[in-house]
Amino acid sequence: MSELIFENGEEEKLRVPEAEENNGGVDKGMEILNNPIHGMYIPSILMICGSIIMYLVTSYKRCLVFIPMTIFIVLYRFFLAINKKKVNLNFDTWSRFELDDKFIISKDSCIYTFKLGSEDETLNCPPGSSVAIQAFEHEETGEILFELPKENDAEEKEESEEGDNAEEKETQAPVDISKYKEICRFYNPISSSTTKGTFDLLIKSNTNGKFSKKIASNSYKGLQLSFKGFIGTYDHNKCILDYSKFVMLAGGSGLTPMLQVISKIIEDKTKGVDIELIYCNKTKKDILLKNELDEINDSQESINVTYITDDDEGLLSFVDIKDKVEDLENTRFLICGNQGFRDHALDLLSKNYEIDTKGNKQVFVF
Ligand SMILES: Cc1cc2nc3c(=O)[nH]c(=O)nc-3n(C[C@H](O)[C@H](O)[C@H](O)COP(=O)(O)OP(=O)(O)OC[C@H]3O[C@@H](n4cnc5c(N)ncnc54)[C@H](O)[C@@H]3O)c2cc1C
Repeated sequence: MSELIFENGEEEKLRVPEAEENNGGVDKGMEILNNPIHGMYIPSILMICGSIIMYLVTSYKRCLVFIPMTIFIVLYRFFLAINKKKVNLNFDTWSRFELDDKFIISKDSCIYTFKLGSEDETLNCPPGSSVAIQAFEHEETGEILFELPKENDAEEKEESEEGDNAEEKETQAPVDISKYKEICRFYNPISSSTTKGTFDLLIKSNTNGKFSKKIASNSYKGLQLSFKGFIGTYDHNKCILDYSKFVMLAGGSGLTPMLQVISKIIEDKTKGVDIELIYCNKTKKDILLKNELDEINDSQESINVTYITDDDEGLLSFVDIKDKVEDLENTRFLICGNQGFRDHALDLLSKNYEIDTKGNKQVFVF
């Protein structure tokens, strides 16, 4: 059972405090140079003006050589910027991104904002796809680490501690990294795929959950996590061609892939697709991003949001679904939630409609 994880269950903006010691290895002085104004425009103008002034003062033509050099450097940085726009997230290597902010949205859920490599980059996660995050679990104690200490780090630490810190050294056992096994968890980014410089993950935490509990209780600005992606087989472009209506059945944090699809449809101003989102939760307080969903419901003619809560309406029933389906053949069902919710939703569809609930065709389970 989920318990209270964040003390303040109200929606609030939480500025995570700066980590005191660990800044995630990012040199803040260098970071400012990623901004084109500081890293390119200002230095270029200074170089060109300086060259001209030096030439005027000294009449020494060689001073002007800095002008073509500067133009070359500017063009080179433009080339790099164009090629860096999309983050090259792939499934072979881990990419490190640092936590920039977190925003508590309910008693157990938070939106975590991660910084991309530069302010120009975009994550470009396809709708319905997720990213994998790496962590390590100690096989005996169950301790979760987001990063294993490097063996060199341990040796260096030992050397630097010799002499003046002998007492502390005695109490610090070296970390045995062979006892940790890798674990991965998947999350669907909810920020627009074209958001520049950052991306958001909505993570629902559970007191029994290994990763989600650790991140809820142990996250600070500058925390670096390792990501791979993208994961998912949902083909949005095909889906909007083949079906004119999406009935989305989402439970709890299963809202996230639905938000991705809805955002894509709104962003692209997709015509000819109606969406019925049926969002199920235990209680009204558990409904995530209700204000945002209400706004979508009110502002988008083709998108309708219905809330179902166990304590008011009871579990999702076939009547709730049937009400939203006028033309079954042209309706695609998208389902996301925990195992119990998925099984319940699939059961309702397979028992009441003669449709294929296993072939990922008319019914898609994220
Ligand atoms: C493709 C994909 C996309 C996903 N996208 C998201 C997302 O965008 N946001 C998100 O929050 N999660 C998402 N999940 C779930 C997520 O990957 C983790 O499984 C979840 O955070 C629990 O991980 P954990 O290590 O904390 O729990 P585990 O240690 O793996 O679980 C321990 C126990 O706690 C229970 N538990 C853990 N978390 C919950 C919970 N939230 N509700 C009820 N019981 C729970 C489990 O059933 C289990 O019994 C996604 C999963 C998949 C496969």
